Amino acid sequence: MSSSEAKCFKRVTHCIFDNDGTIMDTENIYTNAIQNVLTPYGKKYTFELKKQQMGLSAAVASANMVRILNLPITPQEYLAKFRAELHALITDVKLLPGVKDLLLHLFEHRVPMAMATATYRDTFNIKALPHCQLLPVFRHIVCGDDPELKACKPSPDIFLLAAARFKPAPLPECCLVFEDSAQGKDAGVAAGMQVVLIPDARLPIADTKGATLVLRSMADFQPELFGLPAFDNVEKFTFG
Ligand SMILES: O=c1[nH]cc([C@@H]2O[C@H](COP(=O)(O)O)[C@@H](O)[C@H]2O)c(=O)[nH]1
Ligand SMILES: [Mg+2]
Repeated sequence: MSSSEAKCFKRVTHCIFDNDGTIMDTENIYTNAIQNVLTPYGKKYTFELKKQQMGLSAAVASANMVRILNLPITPQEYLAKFRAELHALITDVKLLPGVKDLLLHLFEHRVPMAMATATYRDTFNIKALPHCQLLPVFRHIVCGDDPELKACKPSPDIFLLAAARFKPAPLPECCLVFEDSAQGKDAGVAAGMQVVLIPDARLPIADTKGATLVLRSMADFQPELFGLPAFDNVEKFTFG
């Protein structure tokens, strides 16, 4: 993991968060749902394959899976099986460590925040149900099937769209992206934004290239590094 020392970060005013694997602890659930689809075909969902799929839209990921694993079904059939498995497993998803504290802290300090997730809106709504009280911290949530969205991650579109929907809209360089996937990190960098990457521990270091900062956990994020308000306990510690 790279450290924050000796790196020069630019001040930001807005934050844009990925959801799966960044805010919500859903990536293991995706692995289980996909493995459930693959088991009848005798296939294994390896991390090598998963790391290429994370952050892609369900339609693109489905087409990839059928092609790469040579499955005897159409991408549409795969997508339907995947959605059925997934929707049964995401009724009680948890937040990742440090997420709630950071979101409430930034919200309290009026930092404009948005979410940009590749997930389709109907799937997101199932995950969102147990978190209805927290989600209004986001000014808006852009999903992967948004009618204004042209291309999924690693294209920069979803982050540029999320930035454009703030009123007033900030420049991309004033936005800080939080991501867990290599595809999402590439999308944020292509959008001209700084990217805090909090990857799966199995992601090879080479795949983190381009990230502004790589962390093990959201709980390790220090907002003041990017000109955002520090946590109160850090202020007390620093200034007595
Ligand atoms: O193991 C996987 N994880 C995640 C995805 C895809 O990544 C999306 C989540 O992306 P993001 O974290 O950018 O919201 C999921 O909706 C799904 O389309 C996948 O295909 N396989
Ligand atoms: Mg993600």
